[in-house]
Amino acid sequence: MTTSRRVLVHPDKQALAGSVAARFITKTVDILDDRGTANIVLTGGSVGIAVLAAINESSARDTIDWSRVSFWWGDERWVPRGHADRNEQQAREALLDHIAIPATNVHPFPASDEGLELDDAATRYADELATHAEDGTELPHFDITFLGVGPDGHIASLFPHRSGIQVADRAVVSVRDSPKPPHERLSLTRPVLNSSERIWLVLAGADKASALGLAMAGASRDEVPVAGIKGRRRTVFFIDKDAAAEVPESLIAPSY
Ligand SMILES: O=C1O[C@H](COP(=O)(O)O)[C@@H](O)[C@H](O)[C@H]1O
Repeated sequence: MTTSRRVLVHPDKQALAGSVAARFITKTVDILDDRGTANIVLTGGSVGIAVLAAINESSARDTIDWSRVSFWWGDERWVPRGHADRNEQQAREALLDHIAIPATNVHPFPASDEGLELDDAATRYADELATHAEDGTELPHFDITFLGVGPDGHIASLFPHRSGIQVADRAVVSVRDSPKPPHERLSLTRPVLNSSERIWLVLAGADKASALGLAMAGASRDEVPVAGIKGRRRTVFFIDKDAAAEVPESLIAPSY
């Protein structure tokens, strides 16, 4: 088993979304052949949602047997169900509302209008993860985890110099001090994200170049949370040329 980190550079955000969508479809078909089911962790953010829209637009979309795929989220904004800021809502509009997936396969975080306190919502999502755990573990077997990366290097809702990025004793954290609005959020913790077989980071734009360059240069996860991310089998950074500006040439895979 390899735990390699790869950086794949694409001409622009649109090319990046199309390429990741095509790769997702073929990889998920392979995972379903091998394992029978697939657990996918979704991200919010501009590129993460563009990838879902590109999957939806692909003529190969329904080569995936969606009834055997389950979706989870890496993080969520603490706003009411159906709110335009919810990562769940954006993912539904981009892809989930258009495919033949049973409602029971979709596992959104609780929403702020469900009568729960933020901490209780974190506990409830951790319980849901545990309910779908593989034998002998406390988590589902995550096959692919998508992560966007903020300009400050945050992943999911784990932000620089905040306590969430250090949490390792729980599956889910409640966040009350997000520097990016909304300030209240829920997030999987770093060890849970890193339990995924594959982590696919998707990011584009010049505003991401500095954080990515720092992460590649060995910055700490406290400074740049994305530096602390590593899938069990593979970690791939799908980026565009602008985001690649500060990544050393030697780390870029010669595929484009
Ligand atoms: O707030 C969030 O932001 C990040 C990155 O978003 P982007 O628009 O800068 O790409 C995203 O990964 C995270 O899931 C989301 O909640």
